[in-house]
Amino acid sequence: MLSRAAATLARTARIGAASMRAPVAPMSATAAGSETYYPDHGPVEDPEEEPRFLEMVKMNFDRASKYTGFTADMLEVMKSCNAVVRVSFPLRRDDGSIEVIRGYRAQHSHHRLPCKGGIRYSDEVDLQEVEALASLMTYKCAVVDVPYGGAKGGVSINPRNYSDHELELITRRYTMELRKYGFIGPGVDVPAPDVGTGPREMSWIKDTYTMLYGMDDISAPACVTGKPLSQGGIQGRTEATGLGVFFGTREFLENKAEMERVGIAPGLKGKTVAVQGFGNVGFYASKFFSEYGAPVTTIIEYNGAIHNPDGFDIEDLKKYHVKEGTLLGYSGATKSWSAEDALEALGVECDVLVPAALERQIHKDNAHLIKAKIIAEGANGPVTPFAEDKLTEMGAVVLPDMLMNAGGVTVSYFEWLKNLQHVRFGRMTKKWEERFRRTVLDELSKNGSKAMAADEERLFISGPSELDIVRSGLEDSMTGAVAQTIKTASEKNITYRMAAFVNALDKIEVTYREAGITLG
Ligand SMILES: NC(=O)C1=CN([C@@H]2O[C@H](COP(=O)(O)OP(=O)(O)OC[C@H]3O[C@@H](n4cnc5c(N)ncnc54)[C@H](O)[C@@H]3O)[C@@H](O)[C@H]2O)C=CC1
Ligand SMILES: O=C(O)CCC(=O)C(=O)O
Repeated sequence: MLSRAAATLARTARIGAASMRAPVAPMSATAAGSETYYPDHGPVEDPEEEPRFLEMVKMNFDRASKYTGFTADMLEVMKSCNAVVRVSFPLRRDDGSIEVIRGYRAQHSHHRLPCKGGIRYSDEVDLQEVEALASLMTYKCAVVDVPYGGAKGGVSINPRNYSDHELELITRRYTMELRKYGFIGPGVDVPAPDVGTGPREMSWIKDTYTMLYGMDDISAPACVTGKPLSQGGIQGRTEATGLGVFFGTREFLENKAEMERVGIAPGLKGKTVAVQGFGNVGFYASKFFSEYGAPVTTIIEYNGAIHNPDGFDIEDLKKYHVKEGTLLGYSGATKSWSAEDALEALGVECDVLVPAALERQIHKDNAHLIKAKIIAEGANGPVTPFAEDKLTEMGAVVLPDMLMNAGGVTVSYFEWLKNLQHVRFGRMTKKWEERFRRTVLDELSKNGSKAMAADEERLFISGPSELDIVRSGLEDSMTGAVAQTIKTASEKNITYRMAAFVNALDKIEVTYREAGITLG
């Protein structure tokens, strides 16, 4: 029996679903809460088939709910998507032709506001994909104690097929559409980069939004994160997701007891790493692994993969990749796979595999090829539930997306706070801290302590920069969340994905309950 609050929520969802069934004409939009109606796809009918992304997330949610004590009503509230918008608008292309562009945004949960999550430009984007990604954002934010509900948006284009001018037109118009339907604003919904977008697109979004609403709202630049520094961005956001993947994986690997429990030799140093996707997340994860002693021996892109048993010079390889548009032909590689065979490289010999490209890359047909004992999910949803079962059976462990790639949203949160407080972190205290430390050193030397070498003294005295503060906050968030996940996994004897889910649901339930929504 549904309680009154649950019945109201269910009724709202039904009304939403009905309004969404109306055909969507170009230049129109629909906003509603629905969880069974996906205009671009029907439900999965054959249970033997790999689920689509949204079903995949729901399947994991359902599995995890069994380890919570929550009522079916409460679980339903936490699972369902609160609102979605689908927009279409015309683009005049550089050659004068007109093309209709489709965009989406889903706000999975309003239990905390604003909603938060990236914007993806890819021709694979559809409503079920943004809903799946938005729901992962809700759980991810809870895992790292970032006080947001989850959202995600996307525009269904391959950005490689559009000029810079066309991409700017698309981004600005999409921003206006989002604003029209209440899907962007510093206190409502705050986008960020995802696949196919970066600081440049965030800058266009910020400019469009502040041009229209900046006069009335001094905090308008907080409408989006991942901006360039000159546009109100923060030091350390660009590399935050990759660095978070590194911090998270290191934390697992350095945990002796846990590595013994899962049968893996502890320690980061000397572990070999393979990375799929050499974009923002994959590049920075590779950079930090190799800088801290874990050579990256294989890199896989959609159009080819390369290998070197001694590891790559990541910065040098990046320069080559940007210039050539492919990894193939790089002089430092000892082996390569062509575009057609690139996925085979997922089965390469290595200790850690970091899928950092797209969802559903490791699935029921290739999971058996994986040799890595640790799969650290840089991407959202790269391992299907069937593949995870197979990997677990094979003795591998999956470090889940909602934990491992939470570094991006964590630093986005810091950027949003910086924008709201209108001052760079550390600006008010840096000199005070330096004076304090100078006094400590002077007192120590008066009392006969040995003097430090000049560079050690400079390091000791200098107050933290914005980057120092951001990195410290990121590391603390990641290590804290990993510790919580390990604790729940070992107490309940469940996988890390289930443990991260359970921790997220526990925190979200508290927010609902203490807001007065008690169900069942
Ligand atoms: N950018 C961020 O801060 C965050 C990104 N993520 C997730 O990480 C993943 C990657 O995102 P970004 O690095 O930002 O995107 P990106 O667009 O910078 O890079 C993606 C890379 O993957 C490559 N790629 C695409 N399909 C591939 C395939 N089938 N095989 C191999 N490589 C392929 C692309 O060529 C590109 O180099 C996505 O799942 C995204 O949702 C998650 C958290 C935050
Ligand atoms: O930085 C953010 O706000 C969101 C990043 C993102 O889209 C993700 O974590 O998947």
